[in-house]
Amino acid sequence: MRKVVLVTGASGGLGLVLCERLLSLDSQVHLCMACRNVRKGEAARNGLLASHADADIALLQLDVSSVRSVLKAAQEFKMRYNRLDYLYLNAGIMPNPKLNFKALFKGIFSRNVVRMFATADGLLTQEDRLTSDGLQEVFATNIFGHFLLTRELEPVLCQPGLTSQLIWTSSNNARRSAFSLDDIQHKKGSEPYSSSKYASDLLSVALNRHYNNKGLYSSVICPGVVMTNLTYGILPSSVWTLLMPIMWLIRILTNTFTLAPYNGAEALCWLFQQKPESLDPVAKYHSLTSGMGKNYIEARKLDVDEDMAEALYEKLLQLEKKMCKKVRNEEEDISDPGQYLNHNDTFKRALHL
Ligand SMILES: NC(=O)C1=CN([C@@H]2O[C@H](COP(=O)(O)OP(=O)(O)OC[C@H]3O[C@@H](n4cnc5c(N)ncnc54)[C@H](OP(=O)(O)O)[C@@H]3O)[C@@H](O)[C@H]2O)C=CC1
Ligand SMILES: CC(C)CCC[C@@H](C)[C@H]1CC[C@H]2C3=C(CC[C@]12C)[C@@]1(C)CCC(=O)C[C@@H]1CC3
Repeated sequence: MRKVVLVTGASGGLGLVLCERLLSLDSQVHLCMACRNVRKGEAARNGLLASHADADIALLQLDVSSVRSVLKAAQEFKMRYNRLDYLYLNAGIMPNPKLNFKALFKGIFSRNVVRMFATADGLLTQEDRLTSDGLQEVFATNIFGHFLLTRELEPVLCQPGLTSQLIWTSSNNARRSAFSLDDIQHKKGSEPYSSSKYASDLLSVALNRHYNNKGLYSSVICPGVVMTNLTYGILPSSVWTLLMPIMWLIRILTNTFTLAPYNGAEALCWLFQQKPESLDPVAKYHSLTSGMGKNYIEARKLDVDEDMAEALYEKLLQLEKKMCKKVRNEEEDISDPGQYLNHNDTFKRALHL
């Protein structure tokens, strides 16, 4: 049976390279590229068709940070396909990153240097903002939109007698201390990215608990440090040009500097080839590249506890209920112009017109 694969954030970076690698692994796959920018998506699709002329590649317009867009895209997907075998939850943002140079220089001369280069602990802060739905944008994009998408696609993901996989692109930058159950959107802190990536680790564990019995299995991966638009946004491009030789040298020190998106996508591709039942529900699968440029995978235990995962899951369910109700109410208001006439009548009566 030909596999159906949906990839979010497929227009560039890791998502696009993943699509390319999936087509090389399985030319029969039905690939659906979910992109927020249709023009960028079309260009990406055309690029893939240039090297895979017979491939079945579809586009789906999706802005994961928008509740309305997620609901619409999920609806459209369910009309086009009756099954989904792999859902790659890959789109992600790290807006307005600020690098703490003092901590970087201190870290370089400390015993923690390798860990610092792998995780960026204490090195990065971001400036978040609100989406039009009133959610924190990093949380809405990296977590909530993907959670909602998964829930809306449940009928095609959970088909009797079949298994399917959810694959989250998490990060080494996921940090427990950056996340709080009392502030799941990270409204109060300055590390929304770390918080959202830790939340994806927690959520994957909870989803396994709730969905394994329906044939749906969730995993998280870390691509390592990869040079994409997300990382290029951290420093000016001229600085990156100067730093690149040092980045290649650091690869000798730490296997997490995968650098090329092709290498970073290794764990994403590896999971595509695994039996979901054989995967560890509490492991993070890391893409690693040796100093000699060899790619490999390592599974490391997640730093999560089940109760916290469950508590986050419950909070997300509540938020889902609230946001879907809000959006559906807004839609009813728009599709029922009569009520504005009624409001107008009431207004006229009040003025005795
Ligand atoms: N690069 C790295 O070193 C690491 C990356 N990651 C994670 O990998 C994932 C992919 O990032 P990467 O390829 O590096 O970064 P890029 O910025 O290159 O790609 C991000 C992708 O996500 C899409 N995207 C962003 N916001 C939205 C949205 N609201 N709705 C739909 N799509 C959206 C972008 O679309 P558009 O083209 O329209 O901007 C783009 O296709 C992210 O989750 C990131 O956190 C994890 C660890 C390390
Ligand atoms: C060459 C060096 C002297 C200076 C480079 C330092 C930093 C720019 C990088 C050190 C650790 C990196 C890192 C990331 C980005 C680049 C660094 C901060 C990520 C935050 C990118 C996105 C992630 O999800 C995790 C990465 C962790 C490590």
